[in-house]
Amino acid sequence: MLIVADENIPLLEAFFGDMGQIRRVSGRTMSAADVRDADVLLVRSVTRVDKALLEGSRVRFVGTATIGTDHVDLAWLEQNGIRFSAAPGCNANSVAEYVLAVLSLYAELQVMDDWTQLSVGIVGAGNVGSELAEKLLRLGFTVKLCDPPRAMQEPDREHAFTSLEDALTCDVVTLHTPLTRNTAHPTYHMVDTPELAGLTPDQLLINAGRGGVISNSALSERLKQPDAPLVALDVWEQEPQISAELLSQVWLATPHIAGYSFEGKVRGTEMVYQAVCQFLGLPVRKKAGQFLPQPALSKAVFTSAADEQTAVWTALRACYDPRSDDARLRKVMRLARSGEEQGVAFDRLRRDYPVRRECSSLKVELKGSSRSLQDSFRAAGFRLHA
Ligand SMILES: NC(=O)c1ccc[n+]([C@@H]2O[C@H](COP(=O)([O-])OP(=O)(O)OC[C@H]3O[C@@H](n4cnc5c(N)ncnc54)[C@H](O)[C@@H]3O)[C@@H](O)[C@H]2O)c1
Ligand SMILES: O=C(O)[C@H](O)[C@H](O)COP(=O)(O)O
Repeated sequence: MLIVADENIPLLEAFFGDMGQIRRVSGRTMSAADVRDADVLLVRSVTRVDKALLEGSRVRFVGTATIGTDHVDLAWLEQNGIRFSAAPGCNANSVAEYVLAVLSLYAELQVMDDWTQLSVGIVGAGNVGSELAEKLLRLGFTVKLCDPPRAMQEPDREHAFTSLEDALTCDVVTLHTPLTRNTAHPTYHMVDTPELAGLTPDQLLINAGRGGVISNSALSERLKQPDAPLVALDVWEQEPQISAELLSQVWLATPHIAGYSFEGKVRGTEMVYQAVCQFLGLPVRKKAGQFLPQPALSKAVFTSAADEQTAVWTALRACYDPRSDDARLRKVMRLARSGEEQGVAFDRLRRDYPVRRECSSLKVELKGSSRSLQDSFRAAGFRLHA
């Protein structure tokens, strides 16, 4: 059996090495010739999987080690009897941790004594949005959820959801929807000139869903105005060739890595492995946990002198500080000499991404601390030392 796989899928050999031959190819440039003789195709989000790639090939199973599926023509696969599987929720916790870290930086910038005073509008309350909402509510934030498809599917819980218009009035608005065009509630350019016009300089807009959910040209125009909101973008239109102008305008810029915790990536591979096993009728013998290395930082100790908010922020940023990704992205974009080189640099940052561990990898010891501090650490996802 031949498995053709994106070379950026971690632990390919460990999970699939005993199933057949593996051919690793660049996901961005994968072509019909690369996959023609494959039985199984494993991709990430940068490969367009459609008729042009697969027609006439031997591929019978396609797996994507990602949450998003907008790069896959699901209808064409179904019409052609090709089994498909994604990795729903695999990196949801990673994205939620990215948002928490961004919120901590934003609250620090606003010189807030209590970051939980921020209201947060979460647009898209699926795996990512729900994970984030749970953490925020446990930490004591005010949260509003906007998810019209869920509001329709769950009429008895309709009051649990708010409109986009209302979500956009929160101090922080964070987008976690898929990119869709032909649905009852399409998200393509869901945030466009009118939505951006209503935002104020006291608000923060985060996009960690897909770039096209915000009109990037409208955003760039809005950011030229003196009363513009602050913006944190992890996802961009036209990745990897993102707008250099928009990059220079946003407060925090990262190269689509919100979901790039090591745990999130390995869970993605594990979920696709499980689906391939089921497709081939093989037993599931391997687990992601087997392959997680020791974290570089395994324990943090806070004494009773620790201020609650500073302690949680310190631990959060010890695991992940988005400012490093922001600095790296701005540097490579500055050094590149053309749009093409910038695209290559954007992809290279993602390919060579450092190992980033989730908060659960850090054991926190709190000496003489209050119950409320313990609760905050648990809410953020840390393990507490007994
Ligand atoms: N930046 C990253 O690294 C990263 C990582 C993971 C996922 N993502 C993106 O985030 C998206 C969401 O991930 P998820 O795991 O929560 O997916 P999910 O499918 O579990 O949830 C998506 C939610 O969005 C809702 N939704 C759909 N249309 C909407 C609309 N018009 N308005 C508001 N809500 C709407 C759906 O009803 C659903 O509840 C993915 O599709 C992917 O594109 C990005
Ligand atoms: O959809 C997802 O799971 C995320 O956007 C994921 O982090 C994308 O990563 P990529 O496949 O582009 O490496």
